[in-house]
Amino acid sequence: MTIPADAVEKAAVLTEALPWLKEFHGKTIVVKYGGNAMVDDKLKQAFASDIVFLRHCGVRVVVVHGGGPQISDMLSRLGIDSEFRGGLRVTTPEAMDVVGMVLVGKVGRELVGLLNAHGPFAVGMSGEDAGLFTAERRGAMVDGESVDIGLVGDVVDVRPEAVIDLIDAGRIPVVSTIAPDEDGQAHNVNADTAASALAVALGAEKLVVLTDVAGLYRNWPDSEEIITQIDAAELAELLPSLASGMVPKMEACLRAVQSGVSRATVIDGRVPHSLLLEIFTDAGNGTQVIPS
Ligand SMILES: Nc1ncnc2c1ncn2[C@@H]1O[C@H](COP(=O)(O)OP(=O)(O)O)[C@@H](O)[C@H]1O
Ligand SMILES: CC(=O)N[C@@H](CCC(=O)OP(=O)(O)O)C(=O)O
Repeated sequence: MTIPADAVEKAAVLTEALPWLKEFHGKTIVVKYGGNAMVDDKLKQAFASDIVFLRHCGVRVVVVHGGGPQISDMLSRLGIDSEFRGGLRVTTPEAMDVVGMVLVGKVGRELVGLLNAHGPFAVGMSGEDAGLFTAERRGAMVDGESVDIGLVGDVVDVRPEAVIDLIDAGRIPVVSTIAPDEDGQAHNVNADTAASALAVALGAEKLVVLTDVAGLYRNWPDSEEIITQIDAAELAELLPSLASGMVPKMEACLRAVQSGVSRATVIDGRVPHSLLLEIFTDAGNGTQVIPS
């Protein structure tokens, strides 16, 4: 019998995964899929197959998705102005309607469809379903001052029971980040912020954030140096110097590791199967945030 030349290599890849399979089997991993990483259909399909792979490995996996570029695109098609302040979208009541339609009705549905091409796993839900999230209106920090940005919320309460029920039933919850305040008014919640709050409430082992850069750059945009690992204290110090989209992302990672999640990792979602590489290989990639 002839053994294909690359068989040994393939076996090595599989055995490298064994310690990670042992570590994560039965554990909860929250994966945040950023709108900027949803570049093309092939990449989205690779993401969906990675998530289903994790589910078949016995990982209790939850997807929280973004959709910032998709919302911006729809707002501009409808002729509605939109701007970001401190990394968060200024959200008028008119824009809020569009945010809900795009996140829940478009991006969320598409991901559910891609996952369910593999079997009846994914169930879409938003922060409004079964009391999942309660939001409180927040401002944005601009030059050290808090400014009003409309219907934008922070997650102040999480009721994860419905998500847990779904995972226990073998499903994959796919969460869109619209959240009502105490009066039922829907708020736009940054998806990194929501993913972090959910990871904490679920007692997740790990939060993985897929974005469109290779990780956290030390002197963005002037250097190529990626921070491979940073602890909470160092990150808290660095946070005020960060720009645009990285602010809510790094705030979210910091909050997660300060509240019981063992690791929060930002990885490059433009690389096919970066999620599998992150979870099941020794190399790791991107930027890992650990508790102090
Ligand atoms: N220090 C930094 N390192 C890496 N990216 C940064 C940094 N500061 C700002 N950014 C910007 O943050 C963006 C990622 O955030 P965002 O656009 O909100 O992505 P996503 O849709 O994945 O949430 C990057 O594309 C980059 O332009
Ligand atoms: C308040 C706020 O900024 N909300 C975001 C929600 C979507 C999001 O976070 O999407 P990404 O993960 O793709 O950036 C927005 O309106 O764009």
